[in-house]
Amino acid sequence: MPKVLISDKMDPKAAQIFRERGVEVDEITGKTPEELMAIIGDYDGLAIRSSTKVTKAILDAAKNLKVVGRAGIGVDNVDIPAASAAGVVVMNTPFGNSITTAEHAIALMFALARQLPEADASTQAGKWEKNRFMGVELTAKTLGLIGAGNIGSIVADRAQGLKMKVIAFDPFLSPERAIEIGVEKVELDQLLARADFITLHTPLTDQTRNILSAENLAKTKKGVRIINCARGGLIDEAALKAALDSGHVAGAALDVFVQEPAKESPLFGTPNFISTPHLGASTSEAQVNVAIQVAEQMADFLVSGGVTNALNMPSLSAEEAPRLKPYMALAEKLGSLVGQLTTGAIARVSVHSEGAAAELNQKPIVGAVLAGFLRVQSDTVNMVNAPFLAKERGIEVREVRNDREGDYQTLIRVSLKTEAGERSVAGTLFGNAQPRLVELFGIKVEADLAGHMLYVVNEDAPGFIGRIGTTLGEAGVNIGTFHLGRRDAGGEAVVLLSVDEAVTPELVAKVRALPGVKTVMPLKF
Ligand SMILES: NC(=O)C1=CN([C@@H]2O[C@H](COP(=O)(O)OP(=O)(O)OC[C@H]3O[C@@H](n4cnc5c(N)ncnc54)[C@H](O)[C@@H]3O)[C@@H](O)[C@H]2O)C=CC1
Ligand SMILES: O=C(O)C(=O)COP(=O)(O)O
Repeated sequence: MPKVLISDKMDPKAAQIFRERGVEVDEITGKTPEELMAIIGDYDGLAIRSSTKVTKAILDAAKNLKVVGRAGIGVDNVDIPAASAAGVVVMNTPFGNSITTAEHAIALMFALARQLPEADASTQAGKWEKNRFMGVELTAKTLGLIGAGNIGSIVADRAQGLKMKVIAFDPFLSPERAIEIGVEKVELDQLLARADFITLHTPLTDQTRNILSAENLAKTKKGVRIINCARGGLIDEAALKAALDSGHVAGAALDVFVQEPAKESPLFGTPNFISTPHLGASTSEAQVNVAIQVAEQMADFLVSGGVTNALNMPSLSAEEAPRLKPYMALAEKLGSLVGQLTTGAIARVSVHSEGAAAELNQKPIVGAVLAGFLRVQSDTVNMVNAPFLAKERGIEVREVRNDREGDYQTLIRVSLKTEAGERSVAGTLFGNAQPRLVELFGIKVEADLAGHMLYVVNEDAPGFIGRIGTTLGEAGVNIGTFHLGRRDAGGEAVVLLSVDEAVTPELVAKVRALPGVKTVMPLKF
């Protein structure tokens, strides 16, 4: 039974779903990285929010880990390249908390406009300072969105309801989408110059880090109010403090900080500064949503191989997964076969699907070919890290579909291009389930690729089958199956035979010494 660790506070629905779906679950929150490292080796899955930092060191210790599930959106607390290299799938729940976070941004916008926290504190201190707190209206003001994705577009919708004019800077926002969500797409400098309120809704990337730098803050309209419910690091906090002190920025509300938990900050205590402790996603509705989604996605993956919302692997629905399973087994065997039979640098791997295979999601099939092929070089390769490794090694990957049937109702062909040229192997499924090799470097064969095998290329001549049988028999090696194929009578022939145990190098040498033998290679599937 797969085992999952929930390491951040999560709605109890998550544990309930894991159990219902046949996944064992432990909830252990608040661990230090060292404590987490000591226990993570026992788990197949890790369910987190933003507190747990999934570093390379944690991943190195997580010997059984297959999936990290983020109950939320941002995955900047997960080292995704390290997870990919370790073959661990990383998933998030991209929509479950977006309404809630957008509402928090709107709440902070109102709080800034009317200085609600300071007015509340003053009133409860018995001061009744009615003349001290003069607010501003939101109606007819310009709201500048930096980032107009899921959350940004919900904020835009709510702000339009408040009769604000919404402008957005987002280089990836298409003009059609801008019209659809009713925002005016502008450049950053225009946004800075025009906005009365600015709200940030981008991930933290090299391009967005310090997007509100001292220089950009200086370009904002005097009296601007700024809200950040996205990620700490998007605003230069020292520059923001200076701009608040000088009065250029009339107010700022931060839910997120460069250092979290933010127990101290030069911004604390600054007039017109509001903060919340990363509460953007903290409503009971959003927490139930993300807990259910993350547990369902992780259980699907661990129990049936379905992949949803993964950041480092193509999606594969829980319905598709069983249908694709035999194809992936075939693809992996074909990849492994060409990998074992090819030496030298690989320039290109092409995967051609024909007939029924061409109607399926090709990404997992290509991933399985690459995994089979690269596993020959390293046994830590899997579907997740194979495409990254192939890229790292400069291997071009091609995917070709042909939905017309050829000789077979379904066929996968894997071709490998090296300096020596391009060679291919092809396989089909018998009874929609049994992987079978049907072509090997242009020669028709029919073989099951399983266990220990021996590949022999020889000149087609009488007596060869007897001689190879005797040689193996004398060495005490039992032959399970024997498959033959040849280009033409008297030409080149291949023998693929399965044996009950690994063929030793000495025996390989003996077979190679038989008359007419050109190539001998032991194989393992
Ligand atoms: N405070 C909290 O508790 C929460 C914070 N978040 C954070 O909110 C942020 C936004 O989330 P979503 O809207 O769901 O993400 P999203 O991926 O749907 O949208 C992000 C938008 O930022 C845009 N973008 C990317 N690079 C940009 C750049 N250089 N300049 C301007 N725009 C750029 C993208 O094109 C995209 O439209 C994420 O960082 C997420 O982690 C999300 C949920 C809760
Ligand atoms: O979903 C996100 O990106 C968030 O920032 C929410 O963080 P949390 O799960 O509340 O720690």
